[in-house]
Amino acid sequence: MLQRVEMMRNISRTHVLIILTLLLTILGATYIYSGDAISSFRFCEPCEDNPQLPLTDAMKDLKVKDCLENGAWRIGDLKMQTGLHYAQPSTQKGRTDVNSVTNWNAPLVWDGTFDPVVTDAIYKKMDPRVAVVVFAVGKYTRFLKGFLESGKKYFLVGFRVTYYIFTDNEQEVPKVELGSGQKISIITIPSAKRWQEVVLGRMKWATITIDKQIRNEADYLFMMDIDSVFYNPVGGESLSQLSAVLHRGYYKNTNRDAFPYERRPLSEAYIPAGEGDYYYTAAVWGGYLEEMYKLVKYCYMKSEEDKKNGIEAVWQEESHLNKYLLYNKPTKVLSPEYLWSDYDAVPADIRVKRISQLIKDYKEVRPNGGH
Ligand SMILES: CC(=O)N[C@H]1[C@@H](OP(=O)(O)OP(=O)(O)OC[C@H]2O[C@@H](n3ccc(=O)[nH]c3=O)[C@H](O)[C@@H]2O)O[C@H](CO)[C@H](O)[C@@H]1O
Ligand SMILES: [Mn+2]
Repeated sequence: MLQRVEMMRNISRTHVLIILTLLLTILGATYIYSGDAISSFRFCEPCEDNPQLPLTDAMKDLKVKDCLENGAWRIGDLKMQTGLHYAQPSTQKGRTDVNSVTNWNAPLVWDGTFDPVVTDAIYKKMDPRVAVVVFAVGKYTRFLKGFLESGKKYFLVGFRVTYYIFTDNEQEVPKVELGSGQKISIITIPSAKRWQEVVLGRMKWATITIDKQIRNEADYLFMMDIDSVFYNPVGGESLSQLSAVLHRGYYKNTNRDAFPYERRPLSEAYIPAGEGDYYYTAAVWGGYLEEMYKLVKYCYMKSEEDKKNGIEAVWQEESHLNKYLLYNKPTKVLSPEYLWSDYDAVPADIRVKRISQLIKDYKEVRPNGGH
């Protein structure tokens, strides 16, 4: 009897030990797993020139694969190589004629608020695959040549860039020799009778094509108007989780109640008086691929809902974009240097015209004319 009791005691002690070990293992695994998930601010950096992290080729492959499988390219540690020469940054001197930070503490990017030597070095190290989605439907194919040729010269030079050209006329896509790491991918879409259809259709086709193709090929996405040209460098300083550009028409002295937001409550894009930060353009916006996917799909879904209710937002996807960005703040706001217009003279605070809308004859170029 005593022996049995002793045995039972031994068994239960062994059991307790086993259960405890199991529990500890599970706890440990959960901790490591969640630690990994939380540290999603790591990114797929090429580590070959980082002396602290000697990686074999096999390890490098593993790391990149792991990152891609999580769809998790992120702007991570702001690492820079040793030996880079650039002007010493100051805590006292900088732009004083403009505000370079938003009231939610995000950078407001103007020439003179960053050193491109530093920003490019940092962001090139992260080596994102950048997708640029542009539409050239109907007569808008005429803008492709200037856009691509100037992009080659000024847009994210030294980065991996693929231009996704959505068009109804593949024959009209010019053969432009791009730089190393720069590619073109053509996606055929139907023609349209109304320009509004093309403009809003961008949200639908981008959503579908990200799902089908782009998600596997890119980490970062820009949406841009094709009637644009690059005049000066746009580099790593423009990249963030979600970057939006101030519309040149309303950036300086416009009261928020005078922003051309959608003001009819029936529309999903409705923003009431008394609310608003800035008015952003829909002609240049960018961010992490998945962030942009969320936003592009949001604009698509919201415009479909509007359609059901027999309404179209006053500035189409731009209205939905502005609503989203009011409640989901962008992590970088780019000054109108990133989308000026050849229609307008350049004021003193726009020291560099980086991207600009071309002058066009709206009536002539659009399928249903006019504004
Ligand atoms: C500077 C600015 O804020 N731009 C916005 C303004 O553009 P815009 O008045 O500059 O409109 P737009 O004529 O450039 O149309 C926008 C884009 O749609 C494409 N397209 C349009 C028509 C067509 O027949 N074929 C074609 O391919 C093309 O890529 C074009 O660049 O208003 C539009 C909606 O009303 C969009 O919100 C634009 O982003
Ligand atoms: Mn345009």
